[in-house]
Amino acid sequence: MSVFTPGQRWISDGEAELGLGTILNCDQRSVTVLFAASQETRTYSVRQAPLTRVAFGSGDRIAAAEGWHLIVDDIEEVDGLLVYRGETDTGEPAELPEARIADGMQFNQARDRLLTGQIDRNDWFDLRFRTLHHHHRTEQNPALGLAGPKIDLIPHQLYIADEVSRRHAPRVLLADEVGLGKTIEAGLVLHRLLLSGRAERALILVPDNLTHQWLVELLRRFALEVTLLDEQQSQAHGEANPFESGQLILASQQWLFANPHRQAQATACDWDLLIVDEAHHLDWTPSASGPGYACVERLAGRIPGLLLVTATPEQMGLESHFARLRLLDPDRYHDLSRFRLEEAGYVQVAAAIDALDRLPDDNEATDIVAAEIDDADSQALLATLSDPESADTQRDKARRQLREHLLDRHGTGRVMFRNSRRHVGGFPERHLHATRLELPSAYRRLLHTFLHGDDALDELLVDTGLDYPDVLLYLEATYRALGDDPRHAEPWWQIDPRVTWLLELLTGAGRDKLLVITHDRDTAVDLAEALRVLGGVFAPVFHEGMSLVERDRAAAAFADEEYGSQLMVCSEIGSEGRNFQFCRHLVMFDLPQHPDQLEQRIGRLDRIGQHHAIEIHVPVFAASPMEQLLRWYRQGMDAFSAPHGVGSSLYDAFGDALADAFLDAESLDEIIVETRALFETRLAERDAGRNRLLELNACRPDRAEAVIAAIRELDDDPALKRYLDQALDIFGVDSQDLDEGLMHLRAGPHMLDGLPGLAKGEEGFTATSSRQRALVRDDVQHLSWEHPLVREMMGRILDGAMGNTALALLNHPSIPAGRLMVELVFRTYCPAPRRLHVNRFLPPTAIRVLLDESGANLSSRVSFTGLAKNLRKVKKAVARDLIKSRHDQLRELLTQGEGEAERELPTIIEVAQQRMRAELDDELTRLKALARHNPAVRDDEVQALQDERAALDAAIDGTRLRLDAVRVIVTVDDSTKR
Ligand SMILES: Nc1ncnc2c1ncn2[C@@H]1O[C@H](COP(=O)(O)OP(=O)(O)OP(=O)(O)O)[C@@H](O)[C@H]1O
Repeated sequence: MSVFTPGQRWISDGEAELGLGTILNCDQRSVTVLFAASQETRTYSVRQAPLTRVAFGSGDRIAAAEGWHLIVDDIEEVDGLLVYRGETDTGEPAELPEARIADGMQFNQARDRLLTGQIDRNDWFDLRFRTLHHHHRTEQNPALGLAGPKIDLIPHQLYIADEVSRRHAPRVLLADEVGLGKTIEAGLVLHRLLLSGRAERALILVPDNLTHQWLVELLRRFALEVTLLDEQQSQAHGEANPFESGQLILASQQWLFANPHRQAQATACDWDLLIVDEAHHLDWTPSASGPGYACVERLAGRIPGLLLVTATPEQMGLESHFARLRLLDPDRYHDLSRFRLEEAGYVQVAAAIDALDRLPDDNEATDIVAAEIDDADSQALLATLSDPESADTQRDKARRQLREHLLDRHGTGRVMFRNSRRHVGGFPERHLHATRLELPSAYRRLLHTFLHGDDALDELLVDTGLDYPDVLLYLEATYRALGDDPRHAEPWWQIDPRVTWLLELLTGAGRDKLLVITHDRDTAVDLAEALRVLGGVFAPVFHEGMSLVERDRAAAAFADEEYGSQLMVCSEIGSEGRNFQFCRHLVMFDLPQHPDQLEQRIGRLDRIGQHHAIEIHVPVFAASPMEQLLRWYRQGMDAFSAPHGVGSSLYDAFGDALADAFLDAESLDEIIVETRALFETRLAERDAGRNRLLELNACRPDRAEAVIAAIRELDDDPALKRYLDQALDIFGVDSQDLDEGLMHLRAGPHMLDGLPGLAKGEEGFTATSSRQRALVRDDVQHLSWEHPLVREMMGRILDGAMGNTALALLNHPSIPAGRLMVELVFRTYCPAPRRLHVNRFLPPTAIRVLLDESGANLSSRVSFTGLAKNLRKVKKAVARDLIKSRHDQLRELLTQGEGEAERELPTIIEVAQQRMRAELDDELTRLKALARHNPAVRDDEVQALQDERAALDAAIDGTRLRLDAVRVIVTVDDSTKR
């Protein structure tokens, strides 16, 4: 066990890039180290601290914090701290206590290991060099973080993920229509932020019934392991804050929203990103916020990144929608009436975008566009576009750019992304099969009671405990609630013809599966019982009253292709967000009252991955309120044909009147006519204004295609297979090639411990680098440069000392035996906080220097690969003796190599700085131009980008080189013993 004293300098074995650490304090159990260069503090267990004491020897040159250097002559230890004495570069005598050594100083591991005879295998050295090379390449790929997930490359999702994850602390509403992949988009954003170091901790809040689906989706598709937290788990942490138990915490909204103590704990943690699924449930009115809204508001006030996810943002009304936007940006969304006004202005912007296509021939179109722009750059583009003399290519480019300007500067796309089926395309048709059934006498009697006037109705509401108009619509629930009535002795399902109708439908469906949704959870339970008793059919039930495990078991029993049940009965809310696209028949046992809920129901089946037309079966009782509701949906808004996104405003306008009209068929006709009129108006508005802009913003095909092309480049990279073969072999992973490009990986007997997904004695996993093959099988992982196993292996090599020294023999006809060469690999080293993601511009970069013993630089004449294939390994003991005997010569060559490499550093820094400036300056110009027009750009975004640029500039400027690895090569003739 090491003895630590505050003030001593140590480096991390695993994270050398943190720079020199200073011991802050130490007790019997733990030691805390400050890595000032990277602004990180780490606490380790004293017993197993992965730290190495930095102790220099005579002749070493040390950088002092003030910028000067000391050549060490003598070392003294005072109270556990070292004091170095020697001379400065200018020959002045000087003293340097270790506390004053520069934080950015590197401890040259490779050099020290070599000179102390710690020699690694030759193939490890090879792998190290190749790892640096591939890491350098892949870190700069613009698709980093989007290429690994096991998903189909769907343009609108990748556009959103790319656009959102580029932003500083993104705060957006992901509001694609039901089933278009919002969970995937949120997962992609999270994955990229994590991989690039821009986020480390995320809290994901989802409805109770979706926790497992998220858990599985994040693991299977994104290889992200999240901690699912509930009350039981939290209690197991005793006094400790359970939200600190993982980097990625997934929790149920119902649990957290109802529990102030846990909320306080969650709020007390540092998070980078908060994701809230099905965010339309966060309700708010000017007079009161729901508990969910209040909780998310508190968290959102402290967490920099926020993704709100909902398919039906306006389901709880425009006010609630506005309030959710306010969670994203409270400065921007503080005035509802102004917000409404702005929305009206989008019509002109959309018209201007459409007018671009009519230029240059249409003068009126020029005026329409001119009225919307006032920047010099946009005006210049318009001039080019309107000029009949401009070349076609020039005009096309100007049109594209102007379109971007209009969308960016005047549109809605900074905070909200909404794709619809209409423009994504490729979705199945929907067929409605409405069946009219005879009203059973018991239900007819109930309806008669309602007609007896308000008093009878009030009485019924009290007796049943139901709300109005539920009491009219869900007659089986009303019947059940009046169970004390002797006329209701039979269970409702004995008298309700929908049950036998359903059994017949099932028989006619052959082997097809049916998803049945009912409004009421007790109805769902009863119905499953009825199917069993009356038809001998087993149907799992799925509702919000069941535990998570029970729900997942039910869904699995339904999903299983071979042995699964043919139908499942769900309650309304219980099934929200679930994936049932393997099924194409939807039975709406009754209808919900809100059009968004109707869309949510259909969305269970009409999702990405649905390959058939969707058959929607609705049984209604003749002349019942439910039949009127069906008419309103069909005739008022074509609710079953395709989502149109305006249902919510129709409900706001007519919901109350409709409820009143259930008992009055004539007024219903009027309501339907008025609904239809408003529907048409809203559709026209949608197409003209905000929704048109939302649509245009939600996917910019050029950018989506560029991202896809970058992903494909990584997908098709032949180097991955070669690299994997070598790395797996060295790490001791057994790999077996299977058919169709699949491979099975399993821990070999000597595998290095702790590789993800592999443990000795266990099965291992099957994987493929083919995206398509991985997608068709749940049990097959997608192998890519972003796969956790590949990243772990690369990380271990780059962060550790593995393979950073080697010695090999070279038999070359023209070089006499006994000559020495050194192959030095230097690596750029740029201490900077992870959140800056400096690697995008300057990933660790290798500089290779090959020197012969006279000091001649052979690097450009002899390539790494050319040399490597002629080298022979040598026994470790022989290697050690060779090193010992050439100690002084090696020291000199190492120092000379350093000089050679240093000469290349300024160019590397300059190129990186140019790349950084080009990209960030562009982004800054865009953001500033945007901010002038579009209040959706937050001030802190512009400031953050400016700060980021300055910090990156300084960090890149401070880039140093360190010797990463060294291979000594000794020439031999054939007779030399190995
Ligand atoms: N790119 C993709 N590749 C493969 N499968 C996908 C992709 N995008 C979506 N899916 C699948 O389509 C289904 C719908 O996606 P997802 O759950 O993300 O949609 P959603 O918009 O969140 O739905 P909802 O509105 O119901 O919450 C899921 O089963 C998902 O796994």
